[in-house]
Amino acid sequence: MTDLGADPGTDPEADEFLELEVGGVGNGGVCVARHEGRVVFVRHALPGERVRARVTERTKRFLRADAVDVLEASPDRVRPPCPFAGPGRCGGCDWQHASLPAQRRLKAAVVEEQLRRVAGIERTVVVEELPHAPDGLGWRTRVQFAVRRDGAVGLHRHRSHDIEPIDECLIAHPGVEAMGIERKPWRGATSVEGVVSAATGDRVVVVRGGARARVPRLDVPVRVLRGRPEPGRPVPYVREEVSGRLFQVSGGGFWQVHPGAAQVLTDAVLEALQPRPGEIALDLYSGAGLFAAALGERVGPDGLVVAVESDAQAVRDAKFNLRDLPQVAVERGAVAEVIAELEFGRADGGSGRAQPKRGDHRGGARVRGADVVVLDPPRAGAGREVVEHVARLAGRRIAYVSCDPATLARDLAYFADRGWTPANLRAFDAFPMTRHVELLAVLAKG
Ligand SMILES: C[S@@+](CC[C@H](N)C(=O)[O-])C[C@H]1O[C@@H](n2cnc3c(N)ncnc32)[C@H](O)[C@@H]1O
Repeated sequence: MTDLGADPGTDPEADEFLELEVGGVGNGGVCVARHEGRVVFVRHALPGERVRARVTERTKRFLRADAVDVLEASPDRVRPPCPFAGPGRCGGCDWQHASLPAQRRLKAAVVEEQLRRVAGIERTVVVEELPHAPDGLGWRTRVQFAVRRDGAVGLHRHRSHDIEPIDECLIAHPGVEAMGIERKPWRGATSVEGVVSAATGDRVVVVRGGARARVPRLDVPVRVLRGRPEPGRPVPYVREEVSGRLFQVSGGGFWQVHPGAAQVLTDAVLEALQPRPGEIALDLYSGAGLFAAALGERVGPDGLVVAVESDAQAVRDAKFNLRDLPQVAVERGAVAEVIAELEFGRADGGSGRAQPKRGDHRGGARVRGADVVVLDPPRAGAGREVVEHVARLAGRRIAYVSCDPATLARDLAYFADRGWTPANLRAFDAFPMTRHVELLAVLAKG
């Protein structure tokens, strides 16, 4: 029997314990078991195990439970490398108790199940390992720590506002750990995010909370951003590098957190879309311009890339990052609104550089649509309205990058309604030790 460690929430007198035969894995990093006809979502267990579990939530339809003792262990079980992982402890990692190959199999099973159940798509999914973190540790280049009232730093417990104080995060990149954030007092702050570029070593710390939050002296020189970037004021940034191109990413702005992810995804998107010189491409949810840059280089000066992004600071970063690519236009706004207004035409009848036209439906510009589209929405996915616009505008290929199997599956069903089906689906282990996975669906007509 394996005791899974002290659980600060456990009261042996008051708590309810169940013995469970653990079934398959479900969305959200939990395994599924049954007890007296009801579904039990079990954390800290693995498929095929028999466990003793503490009930953490009881509703009319289901129970939630944390495995506290393993009575029969899966061969995939390993000792969690992090001392803060375990029932009732830090909620940052879901699967430290599974070997890395087993974690990838579990993620693949979740993606397959979502595709089958939500979109009716039968696929065998293989989750590919990314370079730079062979043991699944030391990869996270952005870590947002929570701060307790007394200034101590930690990470939230699973489904809780409670904070588990930690003095080291094993999945954090060594460049984040070198700042020593967890070992300093942060009175007055609500969260502190350490950001490092694995490529250039640039570092920023983003302090959120009260204006009077004290910023302690860190162990290495770090630029500090308090709160959100303000227009007109310089914002500390890190420089990232992909395919030999530098990208400025301000403060807490979006960038892939795994040091291998941005390059692997860019290569995968280019391979999927095969953009050709002179073509028109759309990059929706474009962030700091990662995919727009690669597409802009491929379509060349006679092509056109329209990048759409809603965050003002990300748009400023993208415009700076893409300043040498006049064939890329960055549009600020919500994707649903901007693409509803966009018309693609050639301002000079096709002989020179293409220009996007926006908001002028009566102007007579020829509507050609886009040859290729990449979309990379946040976890909530693109949704039906955006999918319908994209399905109408796209010509040859669509690349859908997603970090959520459930919303990807939902949107793939919408695309299928419009005649676009997955020609290929790739999955990447961009978040080892956690339940999260990065996905790329390549869609073709028919
Ligand atoms: C997952 S990130 C992708 C960024 C970029 N493709 C990359 O890989 O670095 C999603 C981006 O979508 C932006 N975003 C979120 N909702 C949006 C919306 N409704 N319209 C436009 N952009 C949005 C976010 O600000 C964020 O930059």
